[in-house]
Amino acid sequence: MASNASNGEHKATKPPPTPSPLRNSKFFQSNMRILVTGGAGFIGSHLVDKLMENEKNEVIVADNYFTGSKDNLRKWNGHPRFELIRHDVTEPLLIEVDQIYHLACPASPIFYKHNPVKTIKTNVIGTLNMLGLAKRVGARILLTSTSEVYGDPLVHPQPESYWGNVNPIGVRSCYDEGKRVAETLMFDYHRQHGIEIRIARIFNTYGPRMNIDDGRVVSNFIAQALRDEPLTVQAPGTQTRSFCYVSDMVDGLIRLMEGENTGPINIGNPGEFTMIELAETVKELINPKIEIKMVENTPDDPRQRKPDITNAKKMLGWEPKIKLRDGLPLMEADFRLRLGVAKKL
Ligand SMILES: NC(=O)c1ccc[n+]([C@@H]2O[C@H](COP(=O)([O-])OP(=O)(O)OC[C@H]3O[C@@H](n4cnc5c(N)ncnc54)[C@H](O)[C@@H]3O)[C@@H](O)[C@H]2O)c1
Ligand SMILES: O=c1ccn([C@@H]2O[C@H](COP(=O)(O)OP(=O)(O)O[C@H]3OC[C@@H](O)[C@H](O)[C@H]3O)[C@@H](O)[C@H]2O)c(=O)[nH]1
Repeated sequence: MASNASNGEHKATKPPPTPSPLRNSKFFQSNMRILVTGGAGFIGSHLVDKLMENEKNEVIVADNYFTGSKDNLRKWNGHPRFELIRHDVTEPLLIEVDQIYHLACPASPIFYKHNPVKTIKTNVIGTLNMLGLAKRVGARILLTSTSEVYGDPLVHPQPESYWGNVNPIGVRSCYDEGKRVAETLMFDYHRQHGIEIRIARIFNTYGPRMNIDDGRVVSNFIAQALRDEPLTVQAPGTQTRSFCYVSDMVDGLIRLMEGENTGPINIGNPGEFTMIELAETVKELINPKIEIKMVENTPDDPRQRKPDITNAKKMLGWEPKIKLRDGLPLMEADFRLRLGVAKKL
């Protein structure tokens, strides 16, 4: 059947598997049961907060706590509509759910490169397991893919129709090639088994609850500025990224899950900054006395990255609201609390 990658509408060859009979029950209105894999992590825990606001939702988190923490979910501990399971997605999970937000995967380069074989297993076997679950129970599944599928992009900004420029044997491949295979699996299950899929290509996201020593650039710079340490710009510093505040990201993910388009759809903030500009902004806003230091970079670092969000605007009615200059102080406040560094008056 027809498939149109540019407008996010892909037709399955089979009808979707039937959901639980309770969904259509006339006498018992069940809650929507939602699984969030990786829900103890940065984006996942914000997503859980938003999903829990809806009293019709029951949220189950499955996480192995590699980069996430129970602390991120402590406010939901003991809540009757919330459940937290220590589970590694490389193992099958047998539960009954209606929707799956599949986020489980380390996202910061220092963590995903730490155990690359585990990272690729998480992306490939983990996604297979979650698709198997979706197939068994007739659930809709959303994968958080990444802008890294575009590799070191030769097209700028990146539309979803761009196939990317990825090194298949580099040190980042466990993550970027892993996510590319995960996208392939999603579409194969969709075409072959009729599974309802959604794919978000997430661009760099920042906000409260990022691990303080996460290693990603925004968390590094804010922690360094608060600790009076030099901001470490990795050479050449002219490489660009586009930073999306986490509440905007969560809004985009929920719209994608609830809408009619499979994606892949870019979700990110098109405001583009060089790493030198980012360091200068953090310095100006948080600690004007701080030094900016150039340090060595890591292999295959993408030189430019900026989402084309035409599809997200058109299909999801979504665009980001929070500018970098407004989001950084919100993250600073959270880091000050966690680091115990008060603001000087
Ligand atoms: N934050 C970003 O800028 C960004 C950009 C693109 C894509 N993404 C994607 O979004 C998702 C969430 O990213 P994040 O920034 O919140 O990262 P994160 O590292 O804070 O969260 C990932 C979560 O997944 C869990 N996890 C890892 N491996 C697992 C496994 N095998 N089984 C079960 N749980 C596992 C971790 O413990 C953690 O709680 C990831 O899939 C990531 O690839 C994030
Ligand atoms: O201290 C630092 C850390 C990083 N950087 C630079 O900042 C840029 C961004 O690096 P990050 O580690 O934050 O993130 P990257 O953009 O490389 O990867 C991210 O991309 C999208 C997601 O899938 C993941 O969250 C992550 O892989 C890179 O150019 C890096 O060289 C610094 O200049 N200084």
